[in-house]
Amino acid sequence: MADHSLPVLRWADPPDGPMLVLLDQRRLPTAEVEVVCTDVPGLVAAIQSLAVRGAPLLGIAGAYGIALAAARGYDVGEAARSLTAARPTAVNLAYGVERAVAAHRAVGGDGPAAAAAALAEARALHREDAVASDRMAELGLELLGELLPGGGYRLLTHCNTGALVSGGHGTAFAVVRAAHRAGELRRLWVDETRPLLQGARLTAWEAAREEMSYAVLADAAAGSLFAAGEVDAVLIGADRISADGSVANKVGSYPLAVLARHHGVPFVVVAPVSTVDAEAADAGAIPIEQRPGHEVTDIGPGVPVAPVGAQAYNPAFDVTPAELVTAIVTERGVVAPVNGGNLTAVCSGSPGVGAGKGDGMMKA
Ligand SMILES: CSC[C@H]1O[C@H](OP(=O)(O)O)[C@H](O)[C@@H]1O
Repeated sequence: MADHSLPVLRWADPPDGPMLVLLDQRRLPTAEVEVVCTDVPGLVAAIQSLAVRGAPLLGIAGAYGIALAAARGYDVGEAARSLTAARPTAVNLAYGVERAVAAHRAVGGDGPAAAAAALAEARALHREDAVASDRMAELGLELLGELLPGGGYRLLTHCNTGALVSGGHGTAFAVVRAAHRAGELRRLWVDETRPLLQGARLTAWEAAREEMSYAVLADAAAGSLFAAGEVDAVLIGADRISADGSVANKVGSYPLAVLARHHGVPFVVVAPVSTVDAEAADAGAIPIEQRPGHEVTDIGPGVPVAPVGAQAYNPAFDVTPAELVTAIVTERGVVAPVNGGNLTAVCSGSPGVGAGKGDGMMKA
């Protein structure tokens, strides 16, 4: 079971100046090629085009973007503004940018020491995300054991939440991977995830590399799988979670939550605490990215599937209300907001959190 042949994201510092090198996720699964970013506009373009994507990795890329700006003498404040604005929904992006800016500002000035501090913070965030991914995999696998005591899981995922979105093995897919490596994954159902097909292109690619038993399905086919009793649990990632436990994730997640509730199937969200936005009280406070209509009307450059000039509705994300979420798995614990779980307490690492299921905590 091979890991990726190319790193998802790496910092390079050749004689002609530092750069951020990204595995171009737009080209997968047919080609493994890299995109080199030597300035912030180039990184912003890579983020906006989803050459680099996925909430936790956007945070890591944003932090390295500040390090790149500082190392190349660009205005760090301007870099922070343009990086944060590149994609509005994944709160991790702003989180990563702010971490690197704070490290840079703590040193003061715009010299090499401040640039080095920003780079060190980006590297720390990169490492932390790998650790968080492993912990979420552990907690998520334990949770599946409690929710599905018979083992042999048939899991459904949406979009892509593996190593391509992380400093480690990902979020929800890291739990799937742990189940697979524990011999407990009977089947992985992979929603293709229209319109950009992160499931069919990326999750299937990662599942194949892990030698999982998997099948890709049209998003619209998920309902018949639930009806046939073929889904034991849904596992998804998140791009922003509000304080009340509402979950913004790739468009198509909310219908899965409704199907899961109707069919009595656990709907589990896996996300690091950097995805929780304590300042967003509820779903209404989560900005939803609206993307270009051609992503819906064309299946590729110059390949329309709708009449030329057709209008399109293309929100990149939707929001699942907390009452439809069975549990949120973070690296600091598993929370059930629907049972009164205190999400912000878990994120702040408040003492006593996890004392028991009575406070909505399922495990810590
Ligand atoms: C767990 S982060 C992955 C998360 O990000 C994806 O969005 P995008 O591909 O547009 O970056 C999707 O919402 C995934 O759940």
